[in-house]
Amino acid sequence: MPAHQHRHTRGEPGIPRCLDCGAGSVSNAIDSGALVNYLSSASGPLHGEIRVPGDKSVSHRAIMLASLAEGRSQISGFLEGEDTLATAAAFAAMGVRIETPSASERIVHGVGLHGLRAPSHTIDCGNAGTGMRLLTGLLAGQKFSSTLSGDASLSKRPMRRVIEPLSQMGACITSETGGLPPLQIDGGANLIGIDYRLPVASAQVKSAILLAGLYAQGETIVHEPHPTRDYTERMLAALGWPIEFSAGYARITGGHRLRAGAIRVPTDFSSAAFFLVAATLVPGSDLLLREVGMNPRRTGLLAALRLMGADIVEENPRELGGESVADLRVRSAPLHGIDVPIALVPDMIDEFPILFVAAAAAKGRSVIRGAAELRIKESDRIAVMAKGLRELGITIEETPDGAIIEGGILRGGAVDAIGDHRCAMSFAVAGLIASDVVQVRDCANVATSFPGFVNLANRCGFVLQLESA
Ligand SMILES: O=C(O)C1=C[C@@H](OP(=O)(O)O)[C@@H](O)[C@H](O)C1
Ligand SMILES: C=C(OP(=O)(O)O)C(=O)O
Repeated sequence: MPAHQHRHTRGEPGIPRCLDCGAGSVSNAIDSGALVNYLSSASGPLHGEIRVPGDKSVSHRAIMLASLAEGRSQISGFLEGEDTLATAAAFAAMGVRIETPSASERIVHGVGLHGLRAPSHTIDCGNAGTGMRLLTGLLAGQKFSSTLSGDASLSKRPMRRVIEPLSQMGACITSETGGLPPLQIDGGANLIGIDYRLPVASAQVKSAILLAGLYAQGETIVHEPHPTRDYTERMLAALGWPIEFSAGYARITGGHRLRAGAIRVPTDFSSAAFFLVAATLVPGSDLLLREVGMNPRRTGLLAALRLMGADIVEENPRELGGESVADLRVRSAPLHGIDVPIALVPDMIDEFPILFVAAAAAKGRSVIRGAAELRIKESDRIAVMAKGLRELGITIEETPDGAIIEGGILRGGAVDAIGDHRCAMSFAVAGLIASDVVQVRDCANVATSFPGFVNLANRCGFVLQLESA
């Protein structure tokens, strides 16, 4: 099927989706089956100027904190992806009025810290680990009880990492065996602050604790083994909540108020990542990515690609709504393998699937270590990428916390993204430099983080088509 025709499907959470124009524009969507494949073929040089959609992490937090603020907040640059739409639907179900003046804007009529109402049904977080873990913290502080569920992938993801610290704060949360969703969160707990050392670097766990801390008596302190993205801390500060934070540390006290305000969401570095690698790998490419979010806790891939020999220039660096952004100019360049520095891992945790593709196309060996968290994302990303790239002729050894990848020539073939959005887009990039067409199976979940990916990719020269499964 040609990529310019719009393809509608229905995914796991039952939210209609459109792979081409974004999930918000699909109220009349037809359910044509959950499985969608990509066909990706060798392309000529990639050219042009593009702007990727809004940041997923910031969009989740913007809806949550604007809902708890007092008064009307205006969110611009909002990501209209399925993950963040599920979060918006959760707050609507708890009585928050959210208007949609345009696809990338939301007006949130905040109800104040204690103004949420009990939802009449289970809250469906869809595919979103961020949505579920942050909501667990926030709901632990409510007077009412609630239940959170997710799709098949989210139902396998570990929630003990949030249940444990929240229980120490006094929350009462019941899970399925093994700490898996659905989660039942009892209302009416009197939370007390804790001083918690995270066993793994996780912005989601840190944020869940801080959101519970808004409702807790006394002070809540989080220490991280490695600094992670600090959007929750920055947004709390911007909306007037007293907070002290630095790399790897955050401290708040409960019982203050959030002021409504304007929240500008930067574009998502994680979405830009696919284009950074694609333009690096396809000879003759020269692509400009406008206004990319450059929070240093997100740009580890840029450092890794530069170590591999990539030619990526930051133009016009500036501040926008309290976040650093820059235009990124990428010209193709030959890559060589590297040992990815472990210190970069948390700053590029979502970029490993596309880094696997860069390493597969590089000269020589790349080694990834210290990234065991990849095994518990939307899929086991080490296993999925290793299997797929082997299918395309690359030699990869999996290790418990990473992989050893021998760069080589990619051939065509069929690979399975098993519903993981980042693996799907990464394999689509692999197809651009493969000797024959690459069929990528099970790509519908790209709409969770990057609605419009296929159209944008085709606009700058990808040869990428949708195929119904
Ligand atoms: O806080 C966030 O918005 C996120 C944190 C990361 O997860 P972990 O906290 O599990 O590392 C990341 O993988 C996810 O895509 C978004
Ligand atoms: C891991 C991811 O997100 P989440 O944990 O929110 O599902 C991701 O987007 O790569």
